[in-house]
Amino acid sequence: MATMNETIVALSSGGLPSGVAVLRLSGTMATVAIRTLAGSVPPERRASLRVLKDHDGQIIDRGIVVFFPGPDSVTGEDLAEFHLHGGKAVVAACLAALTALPDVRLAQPGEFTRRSFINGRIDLTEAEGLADLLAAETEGQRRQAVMQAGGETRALYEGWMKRLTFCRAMLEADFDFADEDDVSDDVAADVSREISDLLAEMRGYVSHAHQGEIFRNGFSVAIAGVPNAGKSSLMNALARRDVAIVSDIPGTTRDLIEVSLDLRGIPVRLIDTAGLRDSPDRIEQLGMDRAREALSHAGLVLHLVPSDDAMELTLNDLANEAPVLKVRSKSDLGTAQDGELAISTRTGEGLDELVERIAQIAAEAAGDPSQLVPVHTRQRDIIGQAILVLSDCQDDLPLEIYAEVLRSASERLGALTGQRGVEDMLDVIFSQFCIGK
Ligand SMILES: Nc1nc2c(c(=O)[nH]1)N(C=O)[C@@H](CNc1ccc(C(=O)N[C@@H](CCC(=O)O)C(=O)O)cc1)CN2
Ligand SMILES: Nc1nc2c(ncn2[C@@H]2O[C@H](COP(=O)(O)OP(=O)(O)OP(=O)(O)O)[C@@H](O)[C@H]2O)c(=O)[nH]1
Ligand SMILES: [Mg+2]
Repeated sequence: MATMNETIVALSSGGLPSGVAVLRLSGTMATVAIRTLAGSVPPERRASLRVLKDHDGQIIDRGIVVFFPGPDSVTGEDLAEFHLHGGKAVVAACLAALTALPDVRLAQPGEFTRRSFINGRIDLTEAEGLADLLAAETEGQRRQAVMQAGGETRALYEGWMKRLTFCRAMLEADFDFADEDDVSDDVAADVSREISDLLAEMRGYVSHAHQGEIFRNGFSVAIAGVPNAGKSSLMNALARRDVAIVSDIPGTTRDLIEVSLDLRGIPVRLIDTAGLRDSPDRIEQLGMDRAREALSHAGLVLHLVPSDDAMELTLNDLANEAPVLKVRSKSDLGTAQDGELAISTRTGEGLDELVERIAQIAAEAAGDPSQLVPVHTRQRDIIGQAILVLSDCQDDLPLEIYAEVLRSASERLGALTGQRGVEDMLDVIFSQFCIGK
Protein backbone atom coordinates (compact mmCIF):
# COMPACT_ATOMS: atom_id res chain seq x y z
CA MET A 1 0.00 0.00 0.00
CA ALA A 2 1.42 3.33 -1.06
CA THR A 3 1.76 6.21 1.33
CA MET A 4 -1.06 8.46 2.46
CA ASN A 5 0.83 11.50 1.19
CA GLU A 6 -0.45 10.64 -2.21
CA THR A 7 -3.81 11.84 -3.39
CA ILE A 8 -5.96 9.13 -4.91
CA VAL A 9 -8.57 9.40 -7.63
CA ALA A 10 -11.05 6.96 -9.14
CA LEU A 11 -14.36 6.57 -10.89
CA SER A 12 -16.75 5.98 -7.99
CA SER A 13 -19.97 5.45 -9.91
CA GLY A 14 -20.97 2.45 -12.02
CA GLY A 15 -19.83 1.26 -15.43
CA LEU A 16 -19.42 3.41 -18.50
CA PRO A 17 -21.14 4.79 -20.43
CA SER A 18 -23.75 6.03 -17.99
CA GLY A 19 -25.80 9.18 -17.48
CA VAL A 20 -23.47 10.65 -14.92
CA ALA A 21 -20.04 9.52 -13.74
CA VAL A 22 -18.60 10.55 -10.38
CA LEU A 23 -14.84 10.92 -10.00
CA ARG A 24 -13.68 11.11 -6.45
CA LEU A 25 -10.34 12.42 -5.30
CA SER A 26 -9.05 12.20 -1.75
CA GLY A 27 -5.94 13.79 -0.29
CA THR A 28 -4.10 17.05 0.09
CA MET A 29 -4.24 17.78 -3.64
CA ALA A 30 -8.05 17.97 -3.69
CA THR A 31 -8.22 21.78 -3.64
CA VAL A 32 -5.40 22.09 -6.17
CA ALA A 33 -7.23 19.64 -8.44
CA ILE A 34 -10.47 21.62 -8.27
CA ARG A 35 -8.68 24.95 -8.80
CA THR A 36 -6.74 23.58 -11.77
CA LEU A 37 -9.72 22.06 -13.58
CA ALA A 38 -12.58 24.28 -12.41
CA GLY A 39 -10.83 27.64 -11.80
CA SER A 40 -11.69 28.09 -8.13
CA VAL A 41 -12.87 26.05 -5.15
CA PRO A 42 -16.65 26.33 -4.60
CA PRO A 43 -18.13 26.76 -1.10
CA GLU A 44 -17.76 23.64 1.06
CA ARG A 45 -20.21 20.82 0.39
CA ARG A 46 -22.11 22.82 -2.25
CA ALA A 47 -22.67 21.35 -5.67
CA SER A 48 -21.46 23.89 -8.25
CA LEU A 49 -21.75 23.68 -12.01
CA ARG A 50 -18.38 24.39 -13.60
CA VAL A 51 -16.62 24.28 -16.93
CA LEU A 52 -13.81 21.79 -16.49
CA LYS A 53 -10.69 22.44 -18.52
CA ASP A 54 -7.55 20.40 -19.10
CA HIS A 55 -3.99 21.70 -18.77
CA ASP A 56 -4.08 23.18 -22.27
CA GLY A 57 -7.22 25.14 -21.48
CA GLN A 58 -9.38 22.83 -23.60
CA ILE A 59 -12.86 22.08 -22.27
CA ILE A 60 -13.19 18.53 -20.95
CA ASP A 61 -16.85 18.75 -19.86
CA ARG A 62 -19.36 20.90 -18.02
CA GLY A 63 -19.88 19.16 -14.70
CA ILE A 64 -20.74 19.46 -11.03
CA VAL A 65 -17.90 19.98 -8.55
CA VAL A 66 -18.18 19.41 -4.81
CA PHE A 67 -15.53 20.04 -2.19
CA PHE A 68 -15.62 18.28 1.22
CA PRO A 69 -12.88 19.60 3.52
CA GLY A 70 -11.08 17.17 5.81
CA PRO A 71 -11.03 15.98 8.48
CA ASP A 72 -14.87 15.89 8.52
CA SER A 73 -15.15 14.12 5.19
CA VAL A 74 -15.90 10.47 4.50
CA THR A 75 -12.21 9.64 4.14
CA GLY A 76 -11.08 12.12 6.79
CA GLU A 77 -9.06 13.94 4.11
CA ASP A 78 -9.85 16.80 1.73
CA LEU A 79 -12.16 15.29 -0.84
CA ALA A 80 -13.17 16.49 -4.29
CA GLU A 81 -15.96 15.14 -6.45
CA PHE A 82 -16.40 15.71 -10.16
CA HIS A 83 -19.81 14.71 -11.48
CA LEU A 84 -19.28 14.35 -15.20
CA HIS A 85 -21.27 13.21 -18.21
CA GLY A 86 -20.75 9.46 -18.04
CA GLY A 87 -18.98 8.85 -21.36
CA LYS A 88 -15.79 6.82 -21.52
CA ALA A 89 -13.75 9.56 -23.20
CA VAL A 90 -15.05 12.24 -20.81
CA VAL A 91 -13.99 10.18 -17.81
CA ALA A 92 -10.66 9.24 -19.39
CA ALA A 93 -9.85 12.90 -20.19
CA CYS A 94 -10.72 14.07 -16.69
CA LEU A 95 -8.74 11.24 -15.07
CA ALA A 96 -5.78 12.08 -17.29
CA ALA A 97 -5.91 15.74 -16.27
CA LEU A 98 -6.15 14.78 -12.58
CA THR A 99 -3.40 12.17 -12.55
CA ALA A 100 -1.11 14.60 -14.39
CA LEU A 101 -1.03 16.64 -11.16
CA PRO A 102 1.88 15.93 -8.82
CA ASP A 103 1.28 13.19 -6.23
CA VAL A 104 -2.08 12.25 -7.73
CA ARG A 105 -2.52 8.64 -8.77
CA LEU A 106 -5.33 6.17 -9.45
CA ALA A 107 -6.80 4.56 -6.34
CA GLN A 108 -6.55 0.87 -5.59
CA PRO A 109 -9.67 -1.15 -4.72
CA GLY A 110 -11.08 -0.19 -1.33
CA GLU A 111 -8.52 2.54 -0.83
CA PHE A 112 -11.03 5.31 -0.02
CA THR A 113 -12.64 3.10 2.64
CA ARG A 114 -9.22 2.09 3.92
CA ARG A 115 -8.33 5.73 4.45
CA SER A 116 -11.64 6.21 6.29
CA PHE A 117 -10.62 3.41 8.60
CA ILE A 118 -7.05 4.56 9.09
CA ASN A 119 -8.26 8.10 9.80
CA GLY A 120 -10.70 6.75 12.40
CA ARG A 121 -13.87 7.73 10.51
CA ILE A 122 -15.17 4.15 10.52
CA ASP A 123 -14.19 0.92 12.23
CA LEU A 124 -13.67 -2.49 10.64
CA THR A 125 -17.26 -3.67 11.11
CA GLU A 126 -18.52 -0.56 9.33
CA ALA A 127 -16.02 -1.18 6.52
CA GLU A 128 -17.32 -4.75 6.24
CA GLY A 129 -20.87 -3.42 6.26
CA LEU A 130 -20.03 -1.06 3.40
CA ALA A 131 -18.53 -3.94 1.41
CA ASP A 132 -21.71 -5.92 2.05
CA LEU A 133 -23.89 -2.97 1.07
CA LEU A 134 -22.11 -2.69 -2.28
CA ALA A 135 -22.47 -6.44 -2.81
CA ALA A 136 -26.08 -6.69 -1.57
CA GLU A 137 -28.41 -8.20 -4.13
CA THR A 138 -31.46 -8.94 -2.03
CA GLU A 139 -33.52 -6.85 0.35
CA GLY A 140 -32.47 -8.94 3.36
CA GLN A 141 -28.79 -8.50 2.49
CA ARG A 142 -29.28 -4.76 2.10
CA ARG A 143 -31.00 -4.45 5.45
CA GLN A 144 -28.25 -6.36 7.26
CA ALA A 145 -25.54 -4.37 5.50
CA VAL A 146 -27.07 -0.96 6.07
CA MET A 147 -27.28 -1.68 9.83
CA GLN A 148 -23.67 -2.79 9.96
CA ALA A 149 -22.42 0.08 7.79
CA GLY A 150 -24.34 2.47 10.04
CA GLY A 151 -22.46 1.33 13.12
CA GLU A 152 -24.96 -0.96 14.88
CA THR A 153 -22.57 -3.90 14.93
CA ARG A 154 -19.82 -1.60 16.12
CA ALA A 155 -21.97 -0.31 18.97
CA LEU A 156 -22.78 -3.87 20.05
CA TYR A 157 -19.11 -4.94 20.10
CA GLU A 158 -17.95 -1.73 21.76
CA GLY A 159 -20.61 -2.27 24.42
CA TRP A 160 -19.15 -5.70 25.15
CA MET A 161 -15.65 -4.27 25.34
CA LYS A 162 -16.77 -1.53 27.71
CA ARG A 163 -18.27 -4.12 30.02
CA LEU A 164 -15.05 -6.13 29.97
CA THR A 165 -12.99 -3.03 30.62
CA PHE A 166 -15.25 -2.11 33.52
CA CYS A 167 -14.78 -5.56 35.06
CA ARG A 168 -11.03 -5.32 34.64
CA ALA A 169 -11.05 -1.89 36.27
CA MET A 170 -13.02 -3.28 39.23
CA LEU A 171 -10.47 -6.05 39.66
CA GLU A 172 -7.53 -3.67 39.31
CA ALA A 173 -9.03 -1.30 41.85
CA ASP A 174 -9.46 -4.20 44.17
CA PHE A 175 -5.79 -5.13 43.96
CA ASP A 176 -4.94 -1.67 45.24
CA PHE A 177 -7.01 -2.22 48.34
CA ALA A 178 -5.90 -5.79 48.80
CA ASP A 179 -4.89 -5.15 52.38
CA GLU A 180 -8.44 -4.16 53.32
CA ASP A 181 -10.46 -7.19 54.27
CA ASP A 182 -13.55 -8.55 52.55
CA VAL A 183 -13.50 -6.34 49.51
CA SER A 184 -12.34 -9.07 47.17
CA ASP A 185 -15.25 -11.42 47.63
CA ASP A 186 -17.84 -8.80 46.71
CA VAL A 187 -15.91 -7.62 43.71
CA ALA A 188 -15.30 -11.17 42.52
CA ALA A 189 -19.02 -11.94 42.81
CA ASP A 190 -20.02 -8.79 40.90
CA VAL A 191 -17.47 -9.40 38.17
CA SER A 192 -18.38 -13.03 37.88
CA ARG A 193 -22.10 -12.19 37.49
CA GLU A 194 -21.33 -9.56 34.89
CA ILE A 195 -19.07 -11.91 32.94
CA SER A 196 -21.63 -14.69 32.90
CA ASP A 197 -24.27 -12.22 31.60
CA LEU A 198 -21.86 -11.07 28.95
CA LEU A 199 -21.03 -14.64 27.98
CA ALA A 200 -24.71 -15.48 27.64
CA GLU A 201 -25.23 -12.47 25.40
CA MET A 202 -22.23 -13.30 23.22
CA ARG A 203 -23.32 -16.94 22.94
CA GLY A 204 -26.84 -15.84 22.00
CA TYR A 205 -25.44 -13.61 19.30
CA VAL A 206 -23.18 -16.25 17.71
CA SER A 207 -26.02 -18.76 17.91
CA HIS A 208 -27.53 -16.73 15.06
CA ALA A 209 -24.48 -17.46 12.92
CA HIS A 210 -26.51 -19.63 10.55
CA GLN A 211 -28.79 -16.67 9.86
CA GLY A 212 -25.82 -14.47 9.08
CA GLU A 213 -24.58 -17.20 6.80
CA ILE A 214 -27.92 -17.23 4.97
CA PHE A 215 -27.94 -13.45 4.51
CA ARG A 216 -24.45 -13.61 3.17
CA ASN A 217 -24.28 -16.80 1.13
CA GLY A 218 -27.92 -17.66 0.60
CA PHE A 219 -30.23 -20.44 1.74
CA SER A 220 -29.41 -23.57 -0.23
CA VAL A 221 -32.16 -25.72 -1.67
CA ALA A 222 -31.11 -28.98 -3.35
CA ILE A 223 -33.37 -30.81 -5.77
CA ALA A 224 -33.09 -34.59 -5.31
CA GLY A 225 -34.77 -37.62 -6.80
CA VAL A 226 -34.34 -40.62 -9.04
CA PRO A 227 -33.18 -40.03 -12.62
CA ASN A 228 -35.86 -38.53 -14.87
CA ALA A 229 -37.86 -37.28 -11.91
CA GLY A 230 -37.93 -33.87 -13.58
CA LYS A 231 -35.31 -32.18 -11.39
CA SER A 232 -33.60 -30.23 -14.15
CA SER A 233 -36.95 -29.27 -15.65
CA LEU A 234 -37.97 -27.82 -12.28
CA MET A 235 -34.64 -26.01 -12.00
CA ASN A 236 -35.20 -24.37 -15.38
CA ALA A 237 -38.79 -23.49 -14.53
CA LEU A 238 -37.82 -21.78 -11.26
CA ALA A 239 -34.80 -20.05 -12.78
CA ARG A 240 -36.95 -19.01 -15.77
CA ARG A 241 -34.13 -19.90 -18.12
CA ASP A 242 -32.47 -22.92 -19.65
CA VAL A 243 -29.67 -23.53 -17.18
CA ALA A 244 -29.70 -27.34 -17.06
CA ILE A 245 -29.88 -29.93 -19.84
CA VAL A 246 -33.19 -31.78 -19.87
CA SER A 247 -33.62 -35.11 -21.67
CA ASP A 248 -35.61 -38.30 -21.37
CA ILE A 249 -32.36 -40.25 -20.90
CA PRO A 250 -32.01 -41.14 -17.21
CA GLY A 251 -28.74 -39.90 -15.78
CA THR A 252 -28.54 -36.70 -17.81
CA THR A 253 -27.36 -34.40 -15.03
CA ARG A 254 -23.97 -35.13 -13.47
CA ASP A 255 -22.45 -31.89 -12.21
CA LEU A 256 -24.18 -29.74 -9.62
CA ILE A 257 -25.92 -26.84 -11.29
CA GLU A 258 -26.64 -23.79 -9.21
CA VAL A 259 -28.76 -20.69 -9.73
CA SER A 260 -29.40 -17.80 -7.35
CA LEU A 261 -32.95 -16.66 -6.76
CA ASP A 262 -34.29 -13.79 -4.71
CA LEU A 263 -37.23 -15.11 -2.72
CA ARG A 264 -38.86 -12.42 -0.57
CA GLY A 265 -35.56 -10.65 -0.14
CA ILE A 266 -33.74 -13.81 0.88
CA PRO A 267 -31.04 -15.11 -1.42
CA VAL A 268 -31.77 -18.73 -2.31
CA ARG A 269 -29.26 -20.97 -4.04
CA LEU A 270 -31.12 -23.63 -5.95
CA ILE A 271 -29.00 -26.69 -6.73
CA ASP A 272 -29.88 -29.29 -9.35
CA THR A 273 -28.25 -32.67 -8.70
CA ALA A 274 -27.67 -35.96 -10.47
CA GLY A 275 -30.51 -38.50 -10.12
CA LEU A 276 -29.70 -41.16 -7.53
CA ARG A 277 -29.81 -44.85 -8.53
CA ASP A 278 -27.52 -47.86 -8.85
CA SER A 279 -25.44 -47.31 -11.92
CA PRO A 280 -22.26 -48.93 -13.28
CA ASP A 281 -21.36 -45.69 -15.08
CA ARG A 282 -18.23 -44.23 -13.41
CA ILE A 283 -19.02 -40.67 -14.35
CA GLU A 284 -22.59 -40.98 -13.16
CA GLN A 285 -21.29 -42.36 -9.84
CA LEU A 286 -19.06 -39.31 -9.45
CA GLY A 287 -22.07 -37.14 -10.17
CA MET A 288 -24.07 -38.96 -7.50
CA ASP A 289 -21.24 -38.40 -4.98
CA ARG A 290 -21.55 -34.69 -5.66
CA ALA A 291 -25.31 -34.92 -5.33
CA ARG A 292 -25.08 -36.60 -1.91
CA GLU A 293 -22.53 -34.04 -0.79
CA ALA A 294 -24.87 -31.20 -1.83
CA LEU A 295 -27.83 -32.83 -0.09
CA SER A 296 -25.89 -33.16 3.13
CA HIS A 297 -25.20 -29.40 3.21
CA ALA A 298 -28.54 -28.14 1.96
CA GLY A 299 -30.87 -26.05 4.08
CA LEU A 300 -33.79 -27.78 2.36
CA VAL A 301 -34.05 -30.82 0.10
CA LEU A 302 -36.82 -30.95 -2.49
CA HIS A 303 -37.44 -34.65 -2.99
CA LEU A 304 -39.07 -35.12 -6.38
CA VAL A 305 -41.14 -38.28 -6.81
CA PRO A 306 -42.55 -38.61 -10.33
CA SER A 307 -46.28 -39.32 -10.68
CA ASP A 308 -45.81 -41.85 -13.45
CA ASP A 309 -43.56 -44.39 -11.74
CA ALA A 310 -43.48 -43.23 -8.14
CA MET A 311 -39.86 -44.23 -7.61
CA GLU A 312 -38.76 -42.81 -4.31
CA LEU A 313 -35.32 -42.54 -2.86
CA THR A 314 -34.60 -44.53 0.24
CA LEU A 315 -34.18 -42.60 3.45
CA ASN A 316 -30.57 -43.62 3.31
CA ASP A 317 -29.94 -41.49 0.25
CA LEU A 318 -31.62 -38.52 1.86
CA ALA A 319 -30.16 -38.98 5.32
CA ASN A 320 -29.07 -35.53 6.37
CA GLU A 321 -29.88 -32.77 8.76
CA ALA A 322 -31.89 -30.72 6.31
CA PRO A 323 -35.66 -30.81 6.21
CA VAL A 324 -37.05 -32.68 3.21
CA LEU A 325 -40.02 -31.44 1.24
CA LYS A 326 -41.59 -34.22 -0.80
CA VAL A 327 -42.89 -33.02 -4.14
CA ARG A 328 -44.95 -35.11 -6.57
CA SER A 329 -43.57 -34.21 -10.00
CA LYS A 330 -45.08 -34.64 -13.48
CA SER A 331 -48.55 -34.27 -12.00
CA ASP A 332 -49.95 -34.17 -15.53
CA LEU A 333 -49.12 -37.88 -15.84
CA GLY A 334 -50.90 -39.18 -12.74
CA THR A 335 -52.96 -38.29 -9.76
CA ALA A 336 -51.37 -37.09 -6.59
CA GLN A 337 -52.43 -38.28 -3.18
CA ASP A 338 -54.31 -35.98 -0.86
CA GLY A 339 -52.22 -33.32 0.75
CA GLU A 340 -49.26 -33.89 -1.55
CA LEU A 341 -47.61 -30.93 -3.17
CA ALA A 342 -47.99 -31.80 -6.86
CA ILE A 343 -46.24 -29.94 -9.64
CA SER A 344 -45.91 -30.15 -13.39
CA THR A 345 -43.39 -28.24 -15.42
CA ARG A 346 -45.55 -29.08 -18.44
CA THR A 347 -48.74 -27.41 -17.22
CA GLY A 348 -47.20 -25.16 -14.58
CA GLU A 349 -49.42 -26.70 -11.92
CA GLY A 350 -48.23 -26.24 -8.35
CA LEU A 351 -45.13 -24.19 -9.21
CA ASP A 352 -46.36 -21.01 -7.52
CA GLU A 353 -47.30 -22.98 -4.45
CA LEU A 354 -43.88 -24.66 -4.40
CA VAL A 355 -42.11 -21.30 -4.61
CA GLU A 356 -44.31 -20.05 -1.79
CA ARG A 357 -43.40 -23.05 0.39
CA ILE A 358 -39.66 -22.65 -0.30
CA ALA A 359 -39.86 -18.93 0.43
CA GLN A 360 -41.61 -19.65 3.72
CA ILE A 361 -39.01 -22.19 4.84
CA ALA A 362 -36.13 -19.94 3.74
CA ALA A 363 -37.67 -16.94 5.50
CA GLU A 364 -38.04 -18.96 8.68
CA ALA A 365 -34.41 -20.11 8.52
CA ALA A 366 -33.13 -16.60 7.77
CA GLY A 367 -35.08 -15.08 10.63
CA ASP A 368 -35.77 -11.40 10.99
CA PRO A 369 -33.53 -9.32 8.69
CA SER A 370 -33.81 -6.34 11.03
CA GLN A 371 -32.19 -8.35 13.83
CA LEU A 372 -28.44 -7.88 14.11
CA VAL A 373 -26.66 -11.19 13.45
CA PRO A 374 -23.00 -12.10 12.84
CA VAL A 375 -22.66 -11.99 9.09
CA HIS A 376 -18.92 -12.41 8.73
CA THR A 377 -16.87 -15.49 9.58
CA ARG A 378 -14.16 -13.14 10.78
CA GLN A 379 -16.52 -11.80 13.45
CA ARG A 380 -17.83 -15.24 14.36
CA ASP A 381 -14.30 -16.62 14.73
CA ILE A 382 -13.09 -13.81 16.96
CA ILE A 383 -16.19 -13.87 19.17
CA GLY A 384 -15.87 -17.65 19.38
CA GLN A 385 -12.30 -17.25 20.65
CA ALA A 386 -13.34 -14.65 23.20
CA ILE A 387 -16.13 -16.93 24.40
CA LEU A 388 -13.63 -19.76 24.83
CA VAL A 389 -11.31 -17.55 26.83
CA LEU A 390 -14.11 -16.24 29.05
CA SER A 391 -15.57 -19.72 29.56
CA ASP A 392 -12.33 -20.53 31.35
CA CYS A 393 -13.22 -18.07 34.07
CA GLN A 394 -14.04 -19.99 37.19
CA ASP A 395 -15.24 -18.28 40.31
CA ASP A 396 -12.37 -19.67 42.38
CA LEU A 397 -9.73 -18.28 40.02
CA PRO A 398 -7.18 -16.07 41.80
CA LEU A 399 -8.12 -12.49 41.00
CA GLU A 400 -4.80 -11.74 39.28
CA ILE A 401 -5.40 -14.60 36.88
CA TYR A 402 -9.04 -13.59 36.46
CA ALA A 403 -7.87 -10.13 35.42
CA GLU A 404 -5.42 -11.67 33.00
CA VAL A 405 -8.16 -13.77 31.37
CA LEU A 406 -10.34 -10.67 30.96
CA ARG A 407 -7.43 -8.76 29.47
CA SER A 408 -6.88 -11.55 26.97
CA ALA A 409 -10.60 -11.61 26.05
CA SER A 410 -10.77 -7.87 25.50
CA GLU A 411 -7.64 -8.03 23.37
CA ARG A 412 -9.47 -10.47 21.13
CA LEU A 413 -12.60 -8.34 20.99
CA GLY A 414 -10.42 -5.38 20.06
CA ALA A 415 -9.69 -7.12 16.78
CA LEU A 416 -13.42 -7.03 15.93
CA THR A 417 -13.53 -3.28 15.51
CA GLY A 418 -9.92 -3.02 14.41
CA GLN A 419 -8.47 -1.46 17.52
CA ARG A 420 -5.71 -4.02 17.60
CA GLY A 421 -4.17 -7.08 16.02
CA VAL A 422 -5.67 -6.61 12.62
CA GLU A 423 -2.79 -5.46 10.40
CA ASP A 424 -2.81 -8.77 8.53
CA MET A 425 -6.57 -8.59 8.05
CA LEU A 426 -6.62 -5.20 6.36
CA ASP A 427 -5.54 -6.35 2.92
CA VAL A 428 -8.13 -9.12 3.00
CA ILE A 429 -10.96 -6.81 3.99
CA PHE A 430 -10.23 -3.87 1.74
CA SER A 431 -9.40 -5.89 -1.35
CA GLN A 432 -13.05 -7.02 -1.47
CA PHE A 433 -14.04 -3.55 -2.57
CA CYS A 434 -14.23 -2.35 -6.12
CA ILE A 435 -12.01 0.50 -7.21
CA GLY A 436 -13.50 3.88 -6.31
CA LYS A 437 -14.75 2.84 -2.89
N1 LIG B 1 -21.90 12.13 -4.43
C1 LIG B 1 -21.82 11.24 -3.46
N2 LIG B 1 -22.87 10.47 -3.16
C2 LIG B 1 -22.75 9.54 -2.18
C3 LIG B 1 -21.55 9.37 -1.47
C4 LIG B 1 -20.44 10.20 -1.80
O1 LIG B 1 -19.35 10.10 -1.23
N3 LIG B 1 -20.62 11.11 -2.78
N4 LIG B 1 -21.48 8.39 -0.47
C5 LIG B 1 -20.29 7.83 -0.10
O2 LIG B 1 -20.12 6.68 0.16
C6 LIG B 1 -22.70 7.87 0.10
C7 LIG B 1 -23.27 8.83 1.10
N5 LIG B 1 -22.46 8.86 2.25
C8 LIG B 1 -21.80 9.94 2.73
C9 LIG B 1 -21.37 9.90 4.01
C10 LIG B 1 -20.75 10.98 4.56
C11 LIG B 1 -20.48 12.11 3.82
C12 LIG B 1 -19.81 13.27 4.42
O3 LIG B 1 -19.37 14.18 3.78
N6 LIG B 1 -19.73 13.26 5.69
C13 LIG B 1 -19.10 14.27 6.50
C14 LIG B 1 -19.99 15.47 6.63
C15 LIG B 1 -21.29 15.20 7.30
C16 LIG B 1 -22.14 16.43 7.46
O4 LIG B 1 -22.06 17.38 6.69
O5 LIG B 1 -22.94 16.38 8.38
C17 LIG B 1 -18.83 13.65 7.86
O6 LIG B 1 -18.96 12.43 7.96
O7 LIG B 1 -18.43 14.35 8.73
C18 LIG B 1 -20.88 12.13 2.49
C19 LIG B 1 -21.56 11.05 1.94
C20 LIG B 1 -23.68 7.61 -1.00
N7 LIG B 1 -23.82 8.75 -1.88
N1 LIG C 1 -45.07 -35.00 -18.66
C1 LIG C 1 -44.10 -34.37 -18.02
N2 LIG C 1 -42.83 -34.59 -18.34
C2 LIG C 1 -41.86 -33.95 -17.67
C3 LIG C 1 -42.15 -33.04 -16.63
N3 LIG C 1 -40.98 -32.56 -16.14
C4 LIG C 1 -40.00 -33.13 -16.85
N4 LIG C 1 -40.52 -33.99 -17.77
C5 LIG C 1 -39.78 -34.81 -18.73
O1 LIG C 1 -39.11 -35.82 -18.00
C6 LIG C 1 -37.84 -36.10 -18.62
C7 LIG C 1 -36.74 -35.98 -17.61
O2 LIG C 1 -36.66 -34.62 -17.18
P1 LIG C 1 -35.36 -34.01 -16.47
O3 LIG C 1 -35.76 -32.69 -15.97
O4 LIG C 1 -34.20 -34.08 -17.37
O5 LIG C 1 -35.20 -35.05 -15.30
P2 LIG C 1 -34.03 -35.12 -14.20
O6 LIG C 1 -34.67 -35.46 -12.91
O7 LIG C 1 -33.21 -33.89 -14.25
O8 LIG C 1 -33.18 -36.37 -14.69
P3 LIG C 1 -31.63 -36.70 -14.44
O9 LIG C 1 -30.84 -35.47 -14.72
O10 LIG C 1 -31.36 -37.77 -15.40
O11 LIG C 1 -31.52 -37.17 -13.04
C8 LIG C 1 -37.72 -35.13 -19.77
O12 LIG C 1 -38.11 -35.78 -20.96
C9 LIG C 1 -38.71 -34.03 -19.43
O13 LIG C 1 -39.23 -33.39 -20.57
C10 LIG C 1 -43.53 -32.81 -16.31
O14 LIG C 1 -43.87 -32.03 -15.42
N5 LIG C 1 -44.45 -33.49 -17.02
MG1 LIG D 1 -31.26 -33.54 -14.59
